[in-house]
Order: sequence, then C-alpha cells, then structure tokens
Amino acid sequence: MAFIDQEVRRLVGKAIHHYGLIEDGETIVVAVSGGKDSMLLLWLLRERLSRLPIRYDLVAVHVDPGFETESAGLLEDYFKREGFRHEIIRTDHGVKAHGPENRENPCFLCARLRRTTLFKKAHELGCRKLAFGHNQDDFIETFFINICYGAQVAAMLPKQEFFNGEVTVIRPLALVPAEKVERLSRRLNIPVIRNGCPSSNKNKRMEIRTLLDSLYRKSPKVRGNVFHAMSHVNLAYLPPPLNAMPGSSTLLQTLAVQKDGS
Ligand SMILES: Nc1ncnc2c1ncn2[C@@H]1O[C@H](COP(=O)(O)OP(=O)(O)OP(=O)(O)O)[C@@H](O)[C@H]1O
Repeated sequence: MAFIDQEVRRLVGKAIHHYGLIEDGETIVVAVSGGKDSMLLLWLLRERLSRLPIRYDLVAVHVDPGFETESAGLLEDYFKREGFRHEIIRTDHGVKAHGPENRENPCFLCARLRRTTLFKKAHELGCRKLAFGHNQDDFIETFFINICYGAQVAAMLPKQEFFNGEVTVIRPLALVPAEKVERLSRRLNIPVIRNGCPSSNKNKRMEIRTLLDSLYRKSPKVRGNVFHAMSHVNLAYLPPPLNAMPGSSTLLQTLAVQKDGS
C-alpha cells in the first residue's frame, strides 16, 4: 500500500476518533458535490468498513444546482457503477443564486439553499449525520475569510449539532490537507465531476488560497501552525471589543466620522 493511502487513512481515523464523529450502527448522509474532497470522502468512509470491525450505512446525496450540465447524470452513473446507495436532488439553487433577483453573493445563497435541501433530505431519510468533504485547507481558508471579510475570528467545526442535535454535521477530512486529498484521489482514479458553476474559482476563497500558498511556500510549518492556532486561543492577549470598553461610544463615533471623511 502506498504511503499516501496510509497517511490519509490515519488522518481520517484520527479525526473520527478525536472528535467522536461516527457511532456504530448509524446511517450517514454523505453530501457529494462531485469535487475531489467529497468524492474521496465517500470512498474512504466505505473503505473503512471493509477494514475495521465497525458498522454504519452510507447514502450519497448530490444536490444538482441546475446549470444544465451532464454532471448529475455522470455522478449517478458513478454511484451506480460503484454500488453506492444514492439520491440525486434536482434543484435550481445555482441558477437562482446567479439570477437578477439575488442581491447577495451567489455562493452564500447557493450554499444556504443547498444546506437546507441536505438537512431536509437527511430528515426524510431518518439520518442524524450529514458528512461534508471540507478538508484542512478549507478550515484554514474559512478562518482567514472570516477575519478579512467578516471581521471575526471563526472557522468551522469538525462536528456541529443543528436543531437540538436532530442533525449533526461531520467533517471527517478536517485533518487532511487538500494536497493529500488530491494525491490520493488521483492515485485511486476517483473521477471529479464539475457542475458548471460560473462562480467557481472566482470567489474570495481563491483569493485567500493564493495568499496562503505564498506563505506555505516560505515555510512548511505554516499550515500546521495556523490549524493548531485555531484551537489555542490566548484571549488574554487579544484586545477587548471596542463597544465593551468604557467610553467606547465616543471612540466608535470618532471612527465612524473618520470613515465618512467628515
Ligand atoms: N451540489 C452539492 N451536493 C451535495 N453536497 C455538496 C454540493 N456542493 C457542495 N457539497 C458539500 O459541501 C462541501 C463543501 O462544498 P464546496 O463548495 O467547498 O465543494 P467543492 O470544493 O466544489 O467540492 P469538494 O469539497 O467535494 O471537493 C463538499 O465537500 C460537499 O460535501
């Protein structure tokens, strides 16, 4: 077995155990976009079953954003060929998000609509776990996007409960760098099926990714350090919020005036 297989298996196993992602006997909806991460995740979750004394069921669910490409059909062929239990949900989420009535970022609206559709499907199937393919780089990029464009320190969680625990989102690739996902999926010949979204590669994530890549090239330690930093927050050395400080209203008024240029 190649080293990359062992390495990715080890990181997925570590995430599953460390964050308590999967329980015996449950059914997991795996949200599959057709991209390399979720396609590999589906494959890895099934592969574990053949190797370990554990039991769970998988249902691959793809939400077709409706860009009139062949992608949903190609994915369905793949699921059938590989024997995966699956559901394809036809929607107009992508078209709507790029339509003239939408005033917000198309990626935000599309992701929100997709998430609601996935939650509903998990509920309909009686599944309490919904697995996403976010990898370690997705966590880091989200962290920077939130700082740079959302003015807050936040990323995403490897395990997150919704609706009082009715559905739990899990991200078993949380510890796997994107580059390892890519290497393994290429080695295993897992296809990547694109859905024709006109916004892919144009969003803020790509901007941040380019920036981070330039840092990673300078030192191999940076990626690991940033990921580690997300769970080692030294609040004692972070400034308190401006609106919680005595006399802060005056300070905020001053800042607002400066921003207006008046
Ligand atoms: N159309 C979709 N149908 C089902 N799940 C989806 C879809 N799009 C995204 N997801 C889920 O959300 C996760 C993150 O979405 P994102 O837009 O980053 O995916 P991607 O980069 O296009 O594909 P991937 O993460 O699979 O490589 C995916 O890994 C997948 O689990």
